[in-house]
Amino acid sequence: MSHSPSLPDRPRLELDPEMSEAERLEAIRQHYRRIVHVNDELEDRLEDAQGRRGDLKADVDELKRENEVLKTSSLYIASVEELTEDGVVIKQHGNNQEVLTQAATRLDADLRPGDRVAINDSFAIQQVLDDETDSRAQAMEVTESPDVEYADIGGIDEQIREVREAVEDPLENPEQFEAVGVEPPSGVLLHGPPGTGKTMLAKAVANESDATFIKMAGSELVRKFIGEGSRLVRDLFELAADREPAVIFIDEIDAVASKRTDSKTSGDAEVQRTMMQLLSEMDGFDERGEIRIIAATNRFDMLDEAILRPGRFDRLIEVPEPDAEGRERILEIHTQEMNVADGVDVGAIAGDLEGYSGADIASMATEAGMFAIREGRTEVVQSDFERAGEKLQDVEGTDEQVIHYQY
Ligand SMILES: Nc1ncnc2c1ncn2[C@@H]1O[C@H](COP(=O)(O)OP(=O)(O)OP(=O)(O)O)[C@@H](O)[C@H]1O
Repeated sequence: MSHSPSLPDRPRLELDPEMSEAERLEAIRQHYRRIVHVNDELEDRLEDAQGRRGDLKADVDELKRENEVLKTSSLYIASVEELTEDGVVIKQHGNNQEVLTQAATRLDADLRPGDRVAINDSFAIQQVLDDETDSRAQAMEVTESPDVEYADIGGIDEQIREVREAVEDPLENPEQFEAVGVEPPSGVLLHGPPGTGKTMLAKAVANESDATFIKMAGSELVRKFIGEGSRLVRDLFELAADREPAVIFIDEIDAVASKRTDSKTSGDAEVQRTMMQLLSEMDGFDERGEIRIIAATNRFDMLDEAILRPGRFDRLIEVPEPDAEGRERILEIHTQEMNVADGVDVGAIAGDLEGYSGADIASMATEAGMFAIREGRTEVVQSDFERAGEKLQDVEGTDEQVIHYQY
């Protein structure tokens, strides 16, 4: 091992055979003192070196931090609009200014329209932003196994049967569809008034077919920056492919798929782009494996026909307001866990609730419980339900939005 020249020499013990016992002892003592001295000196140096190492490390850390700041502080965010032969068209966030620019060569192959990118002062693309670094993931609700079962849904047995056939069967028995030689429906569209159980139905079918439930609200798709809607759609399908078997549920699909009389405004063009992306994802759906897609709307009349073509949302299922029998079943479901007094006539209560949705009935059951609590009772009686029904009717009568209880 070679030592740095500045290090002290290793002391040597030299004993002469001619030496007397006392001389040898003295020589050894001296040697020992020299060793101790060299040792002390080396320890001092080690301490110095460690001190310097600490200082240098602090310098390095400082430089790293500065480097990070330099790398990131001057970058702006933009979205990739288009890849052309002449370069990349980007649109800056904030001022929406469009610029034709270039990307660092290493990024060339990775860029896709809709990507969020970081650009420098001269608009050159420096970085493609990570999925995790933005709000996209937050726009989706992902549940491994939603806690809704078919038995929790009342009054729409026929709709449950149809959804099972279109979603659950192809997920569970793809071979059967292959053997018979038919394609399962591409997408299922649930339409009907608010609060009738469309979301529940989508959750239940995901749960009962052991599929991941991925929900995206249509309104989320249109609220984002330019280019983000179509990117979100792509992410949605990518996520589903990672998590298959999966059920994609797009609520309020009308937000991205409405007929438009005038699509010249830029907002509309953006919504249109998002819808086109959705359609193209659905068109390439056959190869996607175990993913089913369900959408829901309260505004069926508003939908653009393009999304209803074969191969897209080609299984339409109407989820209507419940009839008397349905309302009775829904009321039974929502009072199952409640301490309801003997003799309460659920059928008669449900009979009076003409025009109530499942969500209204759920709210009413909770409200009836609140009446009992207010009066210090532990049992819910017939009149509690009647008063709750009247109260809800009053609220609806004022044309105000019905307040649904969250529980
Ligand atoms: N058919 C039903 N059976 C039992 N409960 C129901 C039914 N329909 C609605 N509910 C109750 O109302 C709540 C809201 O229902 P859900 O979200 O499924 O309605 P939706 O049709 O998706 O409404 P929206 O169109 O407003 O999104 C449910 O959590 C449930 O408590």
